[in-house]
Amino acid sequence: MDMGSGSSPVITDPISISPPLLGGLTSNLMPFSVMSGGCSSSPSMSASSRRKIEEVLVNGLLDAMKSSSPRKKHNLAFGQDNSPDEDPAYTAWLSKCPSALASFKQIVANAQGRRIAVFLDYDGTLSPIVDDPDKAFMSPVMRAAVRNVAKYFPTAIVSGRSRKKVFEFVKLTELYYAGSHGMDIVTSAAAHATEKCKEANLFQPACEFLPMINEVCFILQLLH
Ligand SMILES: O=P(O)(O)OC[C@H]1O[C@H](O[C@H]2O[C@H](CO)[C@@H](O)[C@H](O)[C@H]2O)[C@H](O)[C@@H](O)[C@@H]1O
Repeated sequence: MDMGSGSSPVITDPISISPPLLGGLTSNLMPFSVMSGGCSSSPSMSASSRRKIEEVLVNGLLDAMKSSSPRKKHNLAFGQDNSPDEDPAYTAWLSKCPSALASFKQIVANAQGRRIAVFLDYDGTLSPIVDDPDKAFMSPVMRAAVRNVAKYFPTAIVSGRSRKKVFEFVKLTELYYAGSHGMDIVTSAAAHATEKCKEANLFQPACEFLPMINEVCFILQLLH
């Protein structure tokens, strides 16, 4: 989920973030050994407890990311041949997830007689990767290409960013937008409709988890 430049989770919700929620988080989410280190009560946790929590969070997240990500190669996005020194894990991954550009003819052949929907990523796909996330602008040429695609196929952008932020970059009302890694979805007709209509076309499959997400957000802010 995009915690973005703001301080709260991107799915807006009237639930406020307040210290009393902290108790719920520590009892439900933290491993016992961490809790017993002094995180159970309040923002005034000891420095060592804070360090321990940071360690658990950072190490756990890094390990999870490493184990689920193949090593990136420069040619991945461009469909070029792999160099002979590819490692086996990367080669195996590539055989399951070939470049769409390299397989375009096959995609067209497989699409015959089927209904097609197009799902696009934003960062690094429709926009270049840049140092400042607020400056990952989409080029007019790319916008025109996406607009053209959307004339023929239902087209969605799925992003880790907030839905609002992606729409600010893309500005195409005919698309579907799935922000916060799919936790906040709006259908194309709703993107520029009235507030009432917007609500009817919103799909927020994770909204029941908002209280917990708010608690996690609160804890992370304390750790900063
Ligand atoms: O799901 P995506 O649309 O691919 O979004 C993933 C993340 O994109 C953004 O970060 C990435 O792009 C930035 C701008 O080019 C770059 O500075 C950063 O290093 C990249 O990780 C965005 O800021 C994140 O919130 C998204 O989760």
